Amino acid sequence: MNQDQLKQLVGQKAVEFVKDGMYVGLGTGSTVKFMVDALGERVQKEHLNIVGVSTSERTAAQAKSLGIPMKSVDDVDHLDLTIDGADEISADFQGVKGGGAALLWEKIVAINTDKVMWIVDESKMVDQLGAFGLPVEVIPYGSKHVFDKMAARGYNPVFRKVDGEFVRTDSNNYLIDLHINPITDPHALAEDLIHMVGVVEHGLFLDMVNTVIVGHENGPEVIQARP
Ligand SMILES: O=C(CO)[C@H](O)[C@H](O)COP(=O)(O)O
Repeated sequence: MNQDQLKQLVGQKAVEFVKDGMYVGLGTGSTVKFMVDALGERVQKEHLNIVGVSTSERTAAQAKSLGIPMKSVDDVDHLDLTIDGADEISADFQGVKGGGAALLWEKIVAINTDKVMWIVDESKMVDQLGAFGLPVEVIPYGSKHVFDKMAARGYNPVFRKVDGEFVRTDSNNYLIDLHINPITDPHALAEDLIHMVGVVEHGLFLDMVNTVIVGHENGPEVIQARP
């Protein structure tokens, strides 16, 4: 099985956990895209009655095109389940997210959700976080100074650009990817980053995930990370 097939496998497995009446957070990324396809199929074929809350404009457009009823996070009291991808998951189930530039909305949706599920192919499971650059969303104004402060701390920052242009998030911010490998104390790093003026949010998703579905050659593995 190639990586895309593993992503599809976990996407299809994840939607088995979606029940009638749920408010469901829909993550962002190539793995989630497969999941949203599978969810759309359940909505159409089984008339599954759910409301989706998206973590990006991209996912919202896909979900709407498949007939999944959608609401904004501000129009719901809470969410029952959020299904999202991840860039890295450590052995103690801490995560790095934001490779797809959606970390801010993803974290807002996740913290307002009863149960958070991450779906990944097995390449994302690591002993320690850090090989994947840690995305940090920053306000454009003053971002050069934030960048310099990160560099001075030895975080090896790189502005995310495509064709020489700054990547903009759905909130119109910039992203700085940090190259710290390994991240030995994610909680201390998270604490430092969130107190830097100009940082909106970082891609460390700590003590947050309840269930992880990992795609292996021989099938999906459902891991209970936290109750
Ligand atoms: O955090 C994310 C987007 O901001 C994605 O969930 C993460 O990048 C994984 O993406 P993919 O499923 O394409 O590997």
